[in-house]
Amino acid sequence: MNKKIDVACAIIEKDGMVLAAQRSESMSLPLKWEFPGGKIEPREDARDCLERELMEELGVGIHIHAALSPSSWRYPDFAITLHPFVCTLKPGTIHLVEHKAIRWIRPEEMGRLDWAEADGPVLENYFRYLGQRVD
Ligand SMILES: Nc1nc2c([nH]c(=O)n2[C@@H]2O[C@H](COP(=O)(O)OP(=O)(O)OP(=O)(O)O)[C@@H](O)[C@H]2O)c(=O)[nH]1
Repeated sequence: MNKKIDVACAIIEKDGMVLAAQRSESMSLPLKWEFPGGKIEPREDARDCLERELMEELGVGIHIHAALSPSSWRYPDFAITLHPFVCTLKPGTIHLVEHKAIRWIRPEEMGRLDWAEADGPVLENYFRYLGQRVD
């Protein structure tokens, strides 16, 4: 049976923009855009995982404001459940450790990037959340 992974990912907001991160050539799903985050370790809480991954990948702390519904996707060689969280950054400077690039983009521009396939349902979920949110 193909492997199944659970991944926590951060939809980081700032001034009406959202942070998208591009995977590097050497990673799986090279050059695809994603929300930073990573695999949840056995017995690890998804929020703890996200804080750990963001510190490892971008060198920043986060505030987690909302959990969106998890969504699942089947790639040819593995199945994934993404656990998205809407976040903001704690003060600090982003350092790219693994990613090729990051971009701050407006939600309405997000569809233009070449996202990892599993992120399609996450984007839909996020747009639904934005539609319902009262700021
Ligand atoms: N962080 C993150 N990972 C995603 C997203 N969408 C998506 O399909 N993934 C996949 O989920 C996995 C995340 O695990 P990871 O970040 O710990 O993986 P990695 O590249 O170190 O994994 P690998 O070394 O096993 O390939 C990757 O295979 C990645 O391609 C997303 O929006 N954010």
